[in-house]
Amino acid sequence: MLVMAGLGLYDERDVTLKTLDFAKKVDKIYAEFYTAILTGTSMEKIENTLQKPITVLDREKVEYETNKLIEEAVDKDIMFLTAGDPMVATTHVDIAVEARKKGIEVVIINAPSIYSAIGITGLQLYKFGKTTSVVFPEPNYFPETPYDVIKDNLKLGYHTLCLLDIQADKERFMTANEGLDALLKIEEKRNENVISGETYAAVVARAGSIKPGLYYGKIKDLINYDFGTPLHCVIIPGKLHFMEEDALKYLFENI
Ligand SMILES: C[S@@+](CC[C@H](N)C(=O)[O-])C[C@H]1O[C@@H](n2cnc3c(N)ncnc32)[C@H](O)[C@@H]1O
Repeated sequence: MLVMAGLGLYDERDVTLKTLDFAKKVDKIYAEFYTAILTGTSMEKIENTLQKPITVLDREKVEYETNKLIEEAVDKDIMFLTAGDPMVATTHVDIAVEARKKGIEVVIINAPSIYSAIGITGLQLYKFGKTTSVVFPEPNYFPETPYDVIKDNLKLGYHTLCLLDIQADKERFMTANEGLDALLKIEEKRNENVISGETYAAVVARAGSIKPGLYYGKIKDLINYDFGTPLHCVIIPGKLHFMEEDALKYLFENI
């Protein structure tokens, strides 16, 4: 059996009772923390909560040695953990599909995800368009996709959730400041007036914690603001309903 479970967003208290239940029964627990991490806890605390040691796998192991994990699940009960929800913005669906193709029982345990956590902003989830990912600009690699996604969403009045790059091997987590800076750099290059320093944006920091950071303001004011420790994500709002305007005014720190 293969149990794919999420650890939630912030600390070990996000772990569901279902995950605890299965953790007790399985033979081995693996986890990956390259798609997201829980910044409010430690491996030790997670292992103490699950009462089992956890083997952490890097991206190469998960992506290129998926078969090993699946083979192990043929005659053992294996748990595979991720931060957030195991099937949201992780590309792990292939693991579930390959395991099912081999006739292995697959149990998926959902968990708090950044996709649902952004509900705390008061922005209506059904008014979000396509999500995008902003990556660390490299000299030879600086994708402009986030710009096009924001542009298309804005045309339809939709909000855009911008997830920010994680380079787990370097313990590098893109801050909202770096994400906003990357978006402005693309605007400079494209010059299509999609966003500017005058554009309003919302920043969500440490979602899932009891006191997450919620900040709203013009990009030119947000860009140098200290949002505290990661993880962060950015939302470029589309057309706002008056209830959403109120939420941005009263639930957020207005910068
Ligand atoms: C690829 S997504 C992984 C989603 C995860 N599987 C889930 O369901 O939440 C990772 C990105 O989501 C955002 N994110 C994840 N957890 C967050 C948190 N607790 N607070 C703010 N942003 C978060 C960050 O931008 C991060 O780089």
